[in-house]
Parts: sequence; C-alpha cells; structure tokens
Amino acid sequence: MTTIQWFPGHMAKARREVTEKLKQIDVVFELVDARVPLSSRNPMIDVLVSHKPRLILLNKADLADPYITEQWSRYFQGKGFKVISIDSQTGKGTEKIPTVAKELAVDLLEKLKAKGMKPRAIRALILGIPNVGKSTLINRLAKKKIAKTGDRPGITKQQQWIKVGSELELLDTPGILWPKFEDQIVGLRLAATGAIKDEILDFQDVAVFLLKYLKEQYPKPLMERFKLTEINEDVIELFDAIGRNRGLLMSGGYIDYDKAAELILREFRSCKIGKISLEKPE
Ligand SMILES: Nc1nc2c(ncn2[C@@H]2O[C@H](COP(=O)(O)OP(=O)(O)OP(=O)(O)O)[C@@H](O)[C@H]2O)c(=O)[nH]1
Repeated sequence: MTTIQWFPGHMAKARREVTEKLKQIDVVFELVDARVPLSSRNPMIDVLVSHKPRLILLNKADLADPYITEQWSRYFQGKGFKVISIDSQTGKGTEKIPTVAKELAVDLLEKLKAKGMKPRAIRALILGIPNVGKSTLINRLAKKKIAKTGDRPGITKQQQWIKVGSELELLDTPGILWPKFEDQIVGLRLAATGAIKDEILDFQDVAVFLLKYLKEQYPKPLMERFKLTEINEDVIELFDAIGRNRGLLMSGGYIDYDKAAELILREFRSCKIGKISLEKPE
C-alpha cells in the first residue's frame, strides 16, 4: 500500500504529472473500487480528464455485491461513460478492455483515416487513487510483472508502452491521484476497504461504522459469519457477541475490542462475510 501523504504540494505535483501523461494518450481508464465507486474517485477527475474519452473500470468486482455493481454500471452508463466491471487479480472482465477502448477512440481513428494515415494502436493511461489496483491491472494486461508498487509520483523513470494485443498500448506507469478527504463518511468507506492506512483513522471507529452498515444492509451474512442468533440494535452489544463467539477476551472476561475490531475489518476485506458493497447509487 502507498505511503503517500497528500499535502497540497504533493497534490499539485501529482496533478502536473498526470496532465503531462495525458498529452501522450488517447483514452483514460479510470479505475475505481467496485465496493465504493464514488468514494474511490478522485474529486477532480472530471475536470482533469474532461478532454479525453474515458472508460470506467469497476475493479475488485469479485469482492463487491454483484447486484449493486450492476446498478453502478447503469449509473455510470447513464452519465455517458463506458463501464466494465473487472477483477484484475484473475483477469475476469479485462478481456473486454481493448474492444471498448477502440470504440472510445473511434473519432480519432476516423480522423487518421481521413488524413490518409494508417490506423495506429490506441494509447491508454490507467488512472486512480492509491491501492485501487492500478499495478495489478497493468500487470494483468501486460501478461507479466511490469508495474512495481514503488512507482510513485516523484520517482521518475523512463516511461514505456506496453502492447495489449495489436490495437492497444498502455503506459507502463499509472497516473496516481489523491482520494477525497473532505467527507467523513467517504474516509470511513475508504478505510474499511483498506484504501486508507489503518493508522490514519481509528480502526475501532472504522469497525463500528462497518458493523452499523452491515447490520442494516447485510444482516444475514453478518449473522451467519459470526454465528449470531439475533442482530442487536446496539453496536456495542454486537461487538460483544462477536467477541464472545470468537473467544476474543481479555483477563477478567472482558471483550478485547481492539481484537474484535481488527477481526471484523480483516474478515470484511478478505470477503469472508460475503460480497459486499459499501455504497449504492442514489
Ligand atoms: N480481490 C481483488 N484484489 C485486487 C484486485 N486488484 C487489485 N487487488 C489487490 O489490491 C491491492 C492493491 O493493488 P495494487 O495493484 O498494488 O494497487 P495500486 O492502485 O497500484 O496501488 P498504489 O501503488 O498504492 O497506487 C493488492 O493487494 C492487490 O492484490 C481485484 O480485482 N480483486
């Protein structure tokens, strides 16, 4: 996971670097987390890449609620975007990317043709906030390990194009942009997915937020995973029940809330509670 601290200077620099990269490319692949598609978008993305055709990739779809991911696809399509839901780890869905990229660049290809030029490969850039899966997707499309997790704003390296089939080329370094910070709920959603480091937000707060959400939206999977006989309205009671059932006790028989919070977050992130989305379209 990234170590970037997004101070204003770093944001300005990331923005400059992305603007520089955009000059070389035809289409943008905006990568978001399918569990939190709006919270995991950069707040300035629409302004920054307004002049480029864009494909929205709902990544980590293997972890998200398929029914809600479908709703998100329709939501973004309704806003005029092309959308594909993908799992970059296994590659599921990624095979559709070259064809959709070509559809997006149709105007460009027409222009080249009109000028009597040969059609060339479409050039794409992957753009997203930290930890959303940019490197995993680049490696998947390249069919080998290319992107290092050390590729950070500020570390200059020779950029190269990766061939993805015969009609698509991908910049081997992604564009990294900062997440939204202004909204507490956005921060909690990002923290729950692991996009924000656990030291930044109190992880007990994050676990409480998650548990409140799960008890409202996913009571059945929650009960099954933690062998609960009922969903208690009081979150502390829920913590207690989970802690007791898993034997997370301190001396004196008190529940170890730190351990219980850690467990809830870990099991959510590793999909053990189920395929869960933390955000729904309005
Ligand atoms: N389950 C699942 N995990 C994924 C997927 N894509 C990426 N990951 C995991 O998410 C974590 C972050 O992936 P990276 O590819 O390092 O993300 P990044 O956007 O390059 O991150 P930064 O380098 O911090 O900007 C890793 O643990 C990946 O294995 C996916 O589609 N499904």
